[in-house]
Amino acid sequence: MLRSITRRTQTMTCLLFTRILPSLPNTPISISPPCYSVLPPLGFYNSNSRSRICAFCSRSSEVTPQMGEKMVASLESMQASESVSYLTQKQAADVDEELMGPLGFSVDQLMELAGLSVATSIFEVYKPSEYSRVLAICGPGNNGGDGLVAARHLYHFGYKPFICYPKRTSKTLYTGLVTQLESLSVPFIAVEDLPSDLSNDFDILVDAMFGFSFHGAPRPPFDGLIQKLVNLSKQDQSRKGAPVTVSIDIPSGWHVEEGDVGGNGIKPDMLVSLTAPKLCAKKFSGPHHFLGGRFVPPFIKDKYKLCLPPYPGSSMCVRIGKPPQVNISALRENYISPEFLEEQVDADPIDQFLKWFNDAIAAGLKEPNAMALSTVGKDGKPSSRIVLLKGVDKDGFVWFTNYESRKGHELSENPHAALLFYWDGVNRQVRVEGSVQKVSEEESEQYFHSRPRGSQLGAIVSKQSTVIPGRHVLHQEYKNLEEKFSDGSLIPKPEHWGGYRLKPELFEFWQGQQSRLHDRLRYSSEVVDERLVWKIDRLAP
Ligand SMILES: NC(=O)C1=CN([C@@H]2O[C@H](COP(=O)(O)OP(=O)(O)OC[C@H]3O[C@@H](n4cnc5c(N)ncnc54)[C@H](OP(=O)(O)O)[C@@H]3O)[C@@H](O)[C@H]2O)[C@@H](O)CC1
Ligand SMILES: Cc1cc2nc3c(=O)[nH]c(=O)nc-3n(C[C@H](O)[C@H](O)[C@H](O)COP(=O)(O)O)c2cc1C
Ligand SMILES: Cc1ncc(COP(=O)(O)O)c(C=O)c1O
Ligand SMILES: [K+]
Repeated sequence: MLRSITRRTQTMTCLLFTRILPSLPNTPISISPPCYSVLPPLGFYNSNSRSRICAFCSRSSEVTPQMGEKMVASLESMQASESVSYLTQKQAADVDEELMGPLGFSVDQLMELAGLSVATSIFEVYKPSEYSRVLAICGPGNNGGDGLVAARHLYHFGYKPFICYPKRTSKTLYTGLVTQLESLSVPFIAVEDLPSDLSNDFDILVDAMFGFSFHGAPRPPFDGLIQKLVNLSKQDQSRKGAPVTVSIDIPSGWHVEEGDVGGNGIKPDMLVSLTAPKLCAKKFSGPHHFLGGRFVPPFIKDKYKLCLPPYPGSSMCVRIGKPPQVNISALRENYISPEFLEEQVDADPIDQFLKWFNDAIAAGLKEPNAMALSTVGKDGKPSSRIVLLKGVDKDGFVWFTNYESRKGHELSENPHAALLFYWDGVNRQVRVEGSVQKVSEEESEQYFHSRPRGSQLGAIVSKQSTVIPGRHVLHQEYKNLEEKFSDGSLIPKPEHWGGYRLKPELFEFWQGQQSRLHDRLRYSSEVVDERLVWKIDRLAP
């Protein structure tokens, strides 16, 4: 029986998964969802650990499948952030007063959110697997408080924080923050006990000395501490293992509006602006500018005419400023996966496929049924595109399309094709090759009418793969059809729209492993005694 894989809303099954899965260890599992018509809850389970080599600094870091989703949202935010507005020193102080006066916020609340934003921004770029040792240098005011809060969150994110907090205040908010850190056994280091060169003992230096109330020239001991950060930025930053500097709100020592006036100030790698960037942030030229403080009410936005980017999803921070420079040649993943052995695999490749498909579903991957379909027409030139798998069983792999499209023509000339699944986040790829036939009209009819009505109209409108003069023709035709079928009557399936089924002759299951020594198990079909049998071979990676 064809198992139909359709996009539907989440069911109780998802709730069940959400409860069970977080308690599972980080080993692969195989879950058989009772039905494929279940969308997995996003972001709850990563069956394999995986590391990514950072293209900025060549260090490796953990990657989760959820990052892809977040990245899309961040891209939208980045586009919107190009016209972000900046605050003067006075405006920053006024906003502060307004928030904590008529708008009813307490300083504790804002500091907690600010510190959390800083910690999440750091986590976005510098993963604790590579940047574990964090020194937060905290000043006497609220900027210092943000640093203390950030350090606590970083501790819970898996970092090892240290604090240098030379000018403490006796206010209960601050003594509380210190007690919280001490209860986590976070070490406090006196200025005189800090190494003269900070580069060997720490991976991240959080500059939480001064925020928007800074004025004049830094007084001791902060002048010396700032100098230590300046010295660091003069070192060879491309050196492997060199620490990075993250400034909270203002790079300490910089003029709040003019920036690094003498040019001898600190050069942070990351700036986390809070509430809205201050004018000096225009002079920030480091690779990572983030905005934090997701608490600005519309009243403040309107009053100060603030143009702020939207925060993606439930994130506490958003990247702003220019997109980071990426060294393409340094972009690479180091795959770490559990063993994939001949003894463990199913004798039937379809069963093995379903097992891996279920893993991809359980891992919360987006559209695990998206597959590259490669066809070759009579000219012998291959072409590939993504289509959605809509069913799989012993008879083969099914997708739906326009029979008059390029792929349709190529398949009519040469009924052989290859499918490719790539499941990022579980380090797996599956290749399937075989011969292709159209599915029955009945099967196509049935599937066509299961689609959202908009997509049914879309299939009529789109003469797929033909040249059109502009989007407007699609919209006009769509509008006409929408009107025609506004009474809810049956939308007839175009004759040239339907499904294909690939009957597999060859499979390859690939799983990424360290040092590029990946697993590759190939299933090839043979007929023995008039029975189809599958031979399994391991291929060199
Ligand atoms: N809504 C918001 O906006 C939010 C703001 N938040 C955070 O608050 C920050 C602003 O905090 P803030 O006002 O306490 O000032 P901040 O800059 O930390 O330091 C003032 C201290 O530094 C001292 N000092 C000044 N100059 C000096 C010098 N040259 N050399 C030596 N010392 C100097 C000054 O002493 P004074 O000179 O006044 O005697 C005072 O003790 C802001 O940037 C953000 O991080 C978030 O927590 C929440 C949301
Ligand atoms: C995620 C994704 C899923 C897609 N699914 C389908 C599909 O199921 N059927 C389809 O005809 N086109 C699908 N497309 C569009 C195809 O990639 C392609 O643009 C279209 O089929 C025309 O290809 P052709 O000119 O090579 O025939 C999908 C594209 C993406 C990115
Ligand atoms: C052109 C086209 N046809 C068909 C599909 C499959 O869509 P559905 O899941 O609605 O069948 C897609 C999906 O992206 C598509 O782009
Ligand atoms: K700072």
